[in-house]
Amino acid sequence: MTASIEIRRVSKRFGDFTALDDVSLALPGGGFFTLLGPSGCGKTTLLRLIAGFEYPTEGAILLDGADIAAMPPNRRPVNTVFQSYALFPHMTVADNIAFGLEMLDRPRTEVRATVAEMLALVKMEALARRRPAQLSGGQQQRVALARALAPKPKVLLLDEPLSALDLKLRKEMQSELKRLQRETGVTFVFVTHDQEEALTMSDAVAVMSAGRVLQVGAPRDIYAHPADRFVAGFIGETNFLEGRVAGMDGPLVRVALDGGGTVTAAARAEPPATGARTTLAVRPEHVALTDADAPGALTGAVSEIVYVGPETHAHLTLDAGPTLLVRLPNRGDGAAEPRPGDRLGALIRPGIAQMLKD
Ligand SMILES: Nc1ncnc2c1ncn2[C@@H]1O[C@H](COP(=O)(O)OP(=O)(O)OP(=O)(O)O)[C@@H](O)[C@H]1O
Repeated sequence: MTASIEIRRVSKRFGDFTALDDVSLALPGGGFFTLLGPSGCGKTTLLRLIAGFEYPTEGAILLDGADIAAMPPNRRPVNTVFQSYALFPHMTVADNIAFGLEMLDRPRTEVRATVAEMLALVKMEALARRRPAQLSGGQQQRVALARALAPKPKVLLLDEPLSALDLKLRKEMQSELKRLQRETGVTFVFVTHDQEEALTMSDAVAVMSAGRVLQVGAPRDIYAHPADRFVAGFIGETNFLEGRVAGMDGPLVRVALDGGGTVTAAARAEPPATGARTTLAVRPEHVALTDADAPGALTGAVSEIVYVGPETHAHLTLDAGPTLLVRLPNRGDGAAEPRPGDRLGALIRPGIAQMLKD
């Protein structure tokens, strides 16, 4: 049971305030789709529109191609899991899972069979007679998921469901959620402001800011080819370099950096005009440190070294002005770490730097 969702030019205003501004999104059925963005960007509002708790000011929402504007929330094949699990404290785990089915007047034998199926799905059979207060946070989350999946919705909306859990449990529940999505085939729409969570869990991510969708794509695309400065800075860490287009090098663009040095970058859709100002984004793990006199290297002095376990972060202040963050993996091979004050070169492989939208 699955459904595709299309958000077609949806805006939502609360009085003068625009919470969603002309948002369009196509979510294919049966995937794990994530809305990612900082607090207040409109993620929850978009979920509430899909659920039917709010109505769009403009635009349409289609489920499997049909407009659902007139469909009340309880008739939509959509269910929601909230951050606060909202379990009924006086009911057992099994009764919590059965509740929604009983409200739908499903026959008792079907309710019993579905509760058993859901308990097995979330691996909570042994705890079926417990009450929520006798469960850990992760177990309560499993019950909330089982309860939401029990009526067999086509779409499950998840509003920051893991944010109350500690880091280790959160990691466990991330893979658990992935498994539940795969096994049920239900379309998951997951909301988070945690970029790492979005990258590790999703088939596709929509990055939002201030009521708009800035970029939609597979995690790899968004990380490797961020469209603009906001996306590049919000997802992972990024170095920004400013300069002017100096010319083309096949499909690549030679950019003369402000203050000196050249980087050959991947172009955006159209070849840019020579002399145009541009910003480049370079991931810290894509910069290699080398000797200061290596051909083509940007030269500078190490200003800071931070050891973080699996890697060391070197800050190289370029003679041209900006400071580059460089990630050096710690392979345990005894390689010497740079030290503050060392003069070194930074190599940025042609095509690895991304030109950003203005
Ligand atoms: N009923 C409402 N009336 C007025 N403003 C609202 C209403 N609901 C949401 N907003 C505003 O719309 C904006 C988007 O809110 P929304 O809850 O969708 O953000 P969010 O991205 O989910 O943020 P968070 O991660 O903090 O939950 C916020 O500025 C919020 O204050």
